[in-house]
Amino acid sequence: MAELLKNPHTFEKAQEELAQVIGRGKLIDEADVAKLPYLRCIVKETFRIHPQVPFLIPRKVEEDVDLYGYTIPKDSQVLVNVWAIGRDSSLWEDPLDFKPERFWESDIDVRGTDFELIPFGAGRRICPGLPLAIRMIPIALGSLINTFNWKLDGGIAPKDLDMEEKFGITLAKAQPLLAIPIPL
Ligand code: HEM
Repeated sequence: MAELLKNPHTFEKAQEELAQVIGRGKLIDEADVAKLPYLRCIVKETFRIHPQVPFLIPRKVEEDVDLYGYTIPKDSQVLVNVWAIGRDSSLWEDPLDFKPERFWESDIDVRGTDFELIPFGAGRRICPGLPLAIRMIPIALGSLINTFNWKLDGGIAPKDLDMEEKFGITLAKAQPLLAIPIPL
């Protein structure tokens, strides 16, 4: 929601898609999500730029491991910095821009096979909540977009919205988003 309120053209594009596909003012159900590609691109773009578990879950190495010419010694703690991967300019064009369109023509997915985008981790300890999360997030977000207009509290201009992040096991906005719903 913060990125959408900071980038009103993206919000409007999402509203337009929803109006065309399911009709303004309606809540979304699971079957609608497949018909809402732009909404799905917004969710992916959010996973890229604000991964909710920015270093995955810390892992400990049980024995020396050779990985691409590097040795990771036994007992090291390993953090995978997916936050930095999502902002790596050798992988993403204009990595700091919120541009859902980058996923239009792309097969990159969040299910743990495309290592440039692994917000749920990958492999045998991949997040078991992934199937639930990727169903629920577009439903919740799309319903908020389709049933209200939104404005920032305190008359803040979209470009001035503070997007600073607070790091922990999960990633949060440093300043909570204050947004006012306006009935359609
Ligand atoms: C946006 C939503 C979510 C994100 C981005 C997310 C992300 C993650 C990540 C990155 C990991 C660590 C994977 C690794 O280290 O390789 C993880 C683990 C886990 N997640 Fe999620 N998660 C989400 C939602 C959920 C939900 C909805 C549930 C439960 C209903 C859940 C349950 C778990 C559990 C139990 C683990 C530990 C798995 C293990 O270590 O075997 N997550 N999640």
